[in-house]
Amino acid sequence: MRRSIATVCLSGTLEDKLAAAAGAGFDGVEIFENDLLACPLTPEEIAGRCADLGLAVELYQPFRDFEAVPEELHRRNLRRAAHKFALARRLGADTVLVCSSVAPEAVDDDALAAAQLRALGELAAEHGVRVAYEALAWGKHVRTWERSAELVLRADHPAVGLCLDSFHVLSRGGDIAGITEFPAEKLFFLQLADAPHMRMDVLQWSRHHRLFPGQGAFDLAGFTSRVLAAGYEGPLSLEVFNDVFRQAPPGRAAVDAMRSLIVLEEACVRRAPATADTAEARRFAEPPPPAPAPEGFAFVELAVDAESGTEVARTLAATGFAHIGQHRSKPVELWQQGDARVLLNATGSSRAAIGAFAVETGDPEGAARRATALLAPALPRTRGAAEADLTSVAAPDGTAVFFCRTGAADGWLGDFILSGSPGPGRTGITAIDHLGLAQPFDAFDEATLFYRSLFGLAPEHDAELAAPFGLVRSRAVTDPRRRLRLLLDGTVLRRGSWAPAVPDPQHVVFATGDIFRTARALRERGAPVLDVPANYYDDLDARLALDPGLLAALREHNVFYDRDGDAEYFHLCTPILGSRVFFEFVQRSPGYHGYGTANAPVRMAAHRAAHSCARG
Ligand SMILES: O=C(O)c1ccc(O)c(O)c1
Ligand SMILES: [Mg+2]
Repeated sequence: MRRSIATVCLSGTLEDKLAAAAGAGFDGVEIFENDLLACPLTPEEIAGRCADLGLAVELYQPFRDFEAVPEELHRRNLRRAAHKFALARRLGADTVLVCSSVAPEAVDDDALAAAQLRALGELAAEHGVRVAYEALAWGKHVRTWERSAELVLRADHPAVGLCLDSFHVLSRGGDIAGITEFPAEKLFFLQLADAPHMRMDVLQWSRHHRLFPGQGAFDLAGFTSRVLAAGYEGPLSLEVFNDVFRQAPPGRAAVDAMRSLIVLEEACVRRAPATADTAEARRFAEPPPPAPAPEGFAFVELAVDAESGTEVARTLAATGFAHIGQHRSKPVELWQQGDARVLLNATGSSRAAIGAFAVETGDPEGAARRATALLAPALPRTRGAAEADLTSVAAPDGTAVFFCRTGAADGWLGDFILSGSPGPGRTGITAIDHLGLAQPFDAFDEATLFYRSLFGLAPEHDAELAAPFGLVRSRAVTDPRRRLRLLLDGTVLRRGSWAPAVPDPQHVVFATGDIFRTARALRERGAPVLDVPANYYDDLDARLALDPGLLAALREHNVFYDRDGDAEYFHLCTPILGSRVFFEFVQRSPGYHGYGTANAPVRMAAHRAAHSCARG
């Protein structure tokens, strides 16, 4: 099916938007009136530009406040429409979107609305265009897709059809089952947008918070599948009003948008009946290779400079890691305890940050092909003659993501000269439990979709915290078997200059089967542990009435505690190492799937206190 994007989704001038849409591989665009008005090119020149870029002009929009008005206003509306229809033709668009009226003059009269839409269809046909009628969720009288559909049927004109917009339909939580029954020849256009669940005025929700499919909470695959089942043949067109995307680099936003469509199409194909050589499946481009089953983390790589490298290495040693390998050609050290592997990479000049991580999977080549199909930017790599050919891609936050099969004969471990063994876990660490990846404000939704789609992860936890320097949102994504857990943090609002630029330091979180054994071992080895304020433990006592012995042990070892039913979570942290990373050690009981998020504000303040005091 054709893939289209509304120019309103992207930042910049119309020329910027068209170039970005074409660059990301879209087949067509919806041209928004405001983008046209502000453009120095004539409509014919815009049509030419689109043709040169390989873009069809799928739709011109919006034409507002037309139907169900007194006769005199109706005549003026038709005159207005004639101008727009002529303009659409000059742009090369054969469809004009008409959204349901919000005008005070509009009356609640279906017969009148249908008659006037029919007259509009007649006029459109004279201009060689069609009218796609869309119910705005906040229209004066027409707010539901069912009512817009009834009016289209009642207008009964070949140039009058329906535009379905997933936001307007799904934001109202109405019934969508009937969509499959709507006559295909009157389904003129399909606009797709996701959104987070929000309790707010629907117009504000729509104009500021729409997201690309897969980034919000709506069931876009369920919705789209129904429209396709009805026989819709037009383009899948993204129409996303979003304050962050409006100021994002358009090329990058367009790629994010295209990734969302590829993933949506994949989900629709998967939902199609098992006889999948159905027309449905064949209407789409080849889907990407399936998401690999992640087995966990092969390694995490910290980028360090000389000074932070020394500090991180000292901390790794104190937390019981062994330095067991040296890269053959680069200043990269391999540290390991249990199945937790940490690389220290001193090729750059970073003051300690997560530069990369590797996902362990049985099919790294398939994972890399999927990443490429999902437009993940491949990272260039220099490698020595005998070194493993590791593919890596750049996540939106700049983190390099590798795909690895550690046990393979030609695997990445062969790049290291091994000089020791990880031995039995000296402080009880068994593996990497999760990574906490702080996201730049502008990259949060893009990053969620990126990580989810590459590895087949789903969000399982979303929280908003009042942190010391402002609101922080935290979203965990994980695979169905919970082998790969990523915790994405970002700020809810763009930060001011008082707050630290990074909302929350990145963290590498190690799993232990016995937090107090680990805590004692860390103490014996002189590992630095973050001090937790006494007030925190007083509050724990008040809230949870913990066993006094347990509470005393938590207090003594600076261990945070969380509980979900009977399932418990214990965690303690190092101070910040270098400028923006820390280690955390966690024990989770089998039924606990959270991240101790309620403790995060206390932890952030404690990090700040320790960091300011250490740096003077
Ligand atoms: O917010 C609006 O006005 C508006 C305009 C056109 C659309 O297609 C839409 O979904 C919303
Ligand atoms: Mg719309």
